[in-house]
Amino acid sequence: MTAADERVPTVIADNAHVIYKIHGSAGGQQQSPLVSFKRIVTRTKAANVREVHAVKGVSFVAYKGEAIGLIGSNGSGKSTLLRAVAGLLPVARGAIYAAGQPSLLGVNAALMNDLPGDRNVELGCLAMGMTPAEVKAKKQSIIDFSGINDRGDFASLPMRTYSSGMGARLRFSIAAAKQHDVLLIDEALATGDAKFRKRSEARVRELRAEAGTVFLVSHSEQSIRDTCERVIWLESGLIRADGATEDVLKEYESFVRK
Ligand SMILES: Nc1ncnc2c1ncn2[C@@H]1O[C@H](COP(=O)(O)OP(=O)(O)OP(=O)(O)O)[C@@H](O)[C@H]1O
Repeated sequence: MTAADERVPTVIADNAHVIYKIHGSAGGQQQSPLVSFKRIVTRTKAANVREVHAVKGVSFVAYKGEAIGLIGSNGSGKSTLLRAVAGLLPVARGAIYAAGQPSLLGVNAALMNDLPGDRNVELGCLAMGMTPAEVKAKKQSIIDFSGINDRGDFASLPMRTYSSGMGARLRFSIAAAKQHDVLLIDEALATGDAKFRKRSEARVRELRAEAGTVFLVSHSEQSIRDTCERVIWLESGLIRADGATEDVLKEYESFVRK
């Protein structure tokens, strides 16, 4: 048996399309209930629904142990694709299959602003399925990893008193405390300072070594180079290239320079 035969797929996207429906985008008046009812019964499309076709038929297979960078221009569909892999957005056509429950770690991940950092660590860990005993054992190392206490006892202060970088670091630290089958990271690494970035990149490498699959959306070519050996380049909702990091980055750079 060759090494290629042993590769275990963790995410399969098969011609996946994601379409956002924006209701009330015409800015017109509210429709009367009778008109809406007639529309539902006759199955006609509402006049004021607009669609944004953000991902237009994307196919790839991701394997255990891979770290895959997602790059592309603003609005090319990177975050949308991650959200679809996480199961947070439905695919309109095609399919996405994922092993286990992929966890999306974004700078917008929901933590409670009015609760202190340490309470958020507890709640975040419980939400990821840890037992109270595991949470207790891991809490301090998560706070230490995030570095939020480097300049005083911030862990006991509400998260609204944190800078955006501190919040992002805590979110990353909570999510990275667990071994994920598929970890999806949306720009989170770019928000921390250089020291934290190094630490989080090292953790991404560990997560890979523990045989998970990591997807990283980033505009920082350095982060992508340091963490990923494979890159998928999206442009206008389509895959322009999928391959070894250096090859795809080279192609992307010459596209950006044009
Ligand atoms: N909630 C939404 N409702 C409607 N359209 C959306 C929504 N979120 C994103 N879009 C649209 O989907 C397309 C892809 O957006 P997406 O955020 O996935 O791009 P991105 O590649 O992550 O961009 P960036 O690099 O700027 O973060 C864009 O045209 C955007 O306007």
